[in-house]
Amino acid sequence: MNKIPATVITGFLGAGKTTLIRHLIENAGGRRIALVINEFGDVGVDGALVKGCGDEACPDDDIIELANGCICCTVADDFLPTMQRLLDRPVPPDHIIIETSGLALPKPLVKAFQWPGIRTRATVDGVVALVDADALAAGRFAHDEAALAAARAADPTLDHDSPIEELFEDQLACADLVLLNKADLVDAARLEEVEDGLRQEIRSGVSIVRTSMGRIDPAALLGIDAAVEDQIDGRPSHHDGEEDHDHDDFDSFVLDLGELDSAEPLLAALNRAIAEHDLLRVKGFLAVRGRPARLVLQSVGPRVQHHYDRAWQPDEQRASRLVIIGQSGLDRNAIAAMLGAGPVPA
Ligand SMILES: Nc1nc2c(ncn2[C@@H]2O[C@H](COP(=O)(O)OP(=O)(O)OP(=O)(O)O)[C@@H](O)[C@H]2O)c(=O)[nH]1
Repeated sequence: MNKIPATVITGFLGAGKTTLIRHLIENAGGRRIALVINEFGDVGVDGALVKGCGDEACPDDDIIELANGCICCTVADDFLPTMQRLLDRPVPPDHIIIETSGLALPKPLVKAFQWPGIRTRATVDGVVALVDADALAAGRFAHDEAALAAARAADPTLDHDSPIEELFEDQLACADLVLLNKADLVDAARLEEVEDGLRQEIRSGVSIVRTSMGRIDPAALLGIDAAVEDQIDGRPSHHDGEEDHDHDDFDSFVLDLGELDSAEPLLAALNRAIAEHDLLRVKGFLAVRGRPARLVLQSVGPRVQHHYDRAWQPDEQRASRLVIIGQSGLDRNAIAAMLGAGPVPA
């Protein structure tokens, strides 16, 4: 029996995974693709944005959202049953694309394909890692040398990278293909330097392709045919040998903001909150009084983007909800107060 190929899309928060997947679906060329989307909070931003493309190559039934934060930690409870159901369908998909959350480790997910009920029916065609060229050029994944030196002076046994750096390295070390995305935001000389740095992190033979808005021919990405589950033990991870890992280094919560009189004050406050609290990622939808369309709001590091995407549907509640993600220790109530929301339950 032919195994159904699955492509794992990994990459740090906001690298452009959802944007890439939309592009893949819109250019699927008749291939029936099922999507498994894993993200933070129950706001369902990624799923809603992909569904928004309304492409017949990917009916809404084929988009499955796992909103538990990190697919790598709940493989047995969430991911395996989801895969079983997909594979058991009377007409299974031609290809499965799995978007992991930006904080997920790809290796435990690939290992799930070694499970008996899965390995005979599906295979990991390839792991694609997206890298945010803009963030990399700004040094957001490099460790802060001064802070690390100070910490080591206080504790000479300290020998680990920052949580962001470790995650970044794990995602790259697992990749069969690396997309250096957001190439449009970085000049050619800097892009060259960024690419040279990336080569130190990836396995030999892995290509780096520069992309903007995830625009790449699906043929270059689907059909790598790497059977990654058979060789995953050879791909190093900072978490090798650990029974379990956790994501205590990061924190996320959802803010409910109701309907807004105007978006501008919130946008201004958000810029301040990102800078003061070093927020990694904010995304969600806003309902603005008098506006029939919903406002999509996204920030990746300091870069905030927003646009009205489509009208609120009659069966949808007009409400503003944002997922906020940062490193652990976020002062949730201070952030909520800045953005005009009430206290956030712990
Ligand atoms: N300028 C530019 N913006 C991009 C590019 N790719 C994505 N973006 C923007 O970056 C933001 C994040 O993109 P997403 O596709 O949601 O990123 P993601 O990796 O799915 O994010 P998470 O699932 O939250 O980790 C959005 O505002 C996109 O419009 C690109 O190549 N160039």
